[in-house]
Amino acid sequence: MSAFIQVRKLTKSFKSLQAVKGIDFEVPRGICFGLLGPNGAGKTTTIEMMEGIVSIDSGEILYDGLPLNQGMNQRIGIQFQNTALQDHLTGRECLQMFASFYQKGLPPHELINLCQLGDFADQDHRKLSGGQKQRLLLAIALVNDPQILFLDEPTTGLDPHARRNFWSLINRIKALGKTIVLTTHYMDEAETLCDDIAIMDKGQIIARGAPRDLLSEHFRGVLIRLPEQTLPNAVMLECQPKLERGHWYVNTDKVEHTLKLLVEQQVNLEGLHVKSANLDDLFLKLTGHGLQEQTEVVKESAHV
Ligand SMILES: Nc1ncnc2c1ncn2[C@@H]1O[C@H](COP(=O)(O)OP(=O)(O)OP(=O)(O)O)[C@@H](O)[C@H]1O
Repeated sequence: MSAFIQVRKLTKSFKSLQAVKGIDFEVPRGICFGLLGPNGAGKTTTIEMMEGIVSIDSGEILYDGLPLNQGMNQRIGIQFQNTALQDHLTGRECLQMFASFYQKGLPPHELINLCQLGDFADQDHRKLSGGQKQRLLLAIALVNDPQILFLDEPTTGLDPHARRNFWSLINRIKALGKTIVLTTHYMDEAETLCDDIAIMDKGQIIARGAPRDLLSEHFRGVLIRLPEQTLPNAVMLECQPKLERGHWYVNTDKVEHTLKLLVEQQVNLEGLHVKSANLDDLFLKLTGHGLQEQTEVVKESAHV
């Protein structure tokens, strides 16, 4: 597959803060590409540079080998984290209004069907639930029938049912052959939707590849998690456990053998948990801190 979007040595600073520190990646045509990372990692700044909304300090972004231009702008659709819609308009009227900004696109009734807005398209948009509003914003992002769809944290704040519903819509849109660039700090979302991901932390890309490949590159077998305790030397030597956030983690592809050793060495197994590694575990392994953990810290400090 040819690279549709190429990002080269991209940087952006806000005064003394370097938000994006010279990142490189490519997005093949027709895939769902995920930019992942905790709050403040630089995802939105990166995606907004790709959209042409935020200026680039240095580096370049190419679409089909060319810089973003007016023609390409018509081929891009954007779902922002927040979009202010005009009061009193129904969903259908919002779609008609946004469609009038473009020379061509999808008719509102098709978008209503595609994004499953039928039951509430004629209601005032202010009365919509969180999940319904996100579906309307998705439909608005699709009014010009774009080749590339940018989704910036589209499911933040939605309940699990609404998130799953939204994921199935994204898969429908992907099946239409569109290239999707998505930012999220939900690792399960990335594992479900993305063919390819870049994990960002502090303005840099710390891992890049298909989610399954990244997991098999960094983990073998399963992860055994145990509450923090003093472990016998035999366990320390053979299992090489890692202590993170009050738990020991043992990565093993010989689970029966490892469990037998823990029993023989009289390790306290209360609270033991065996699971497959996921992208949260990968982030923890690469950075030493959890994704949600950092998100919570930022949220808490924002409330102080
Ligand atoms: N317009 C701006 N002016 C000053 N600082 C900014 C601006 N936009 C972003 N930043 C800072 O740049 C850093 C990266 O922010 P960015 O929004 O790109 O991160 P993010 O990964 O998208 O986070 P979130 O998940 O919270 O949206 C943060 O420290 C943020 O405070």
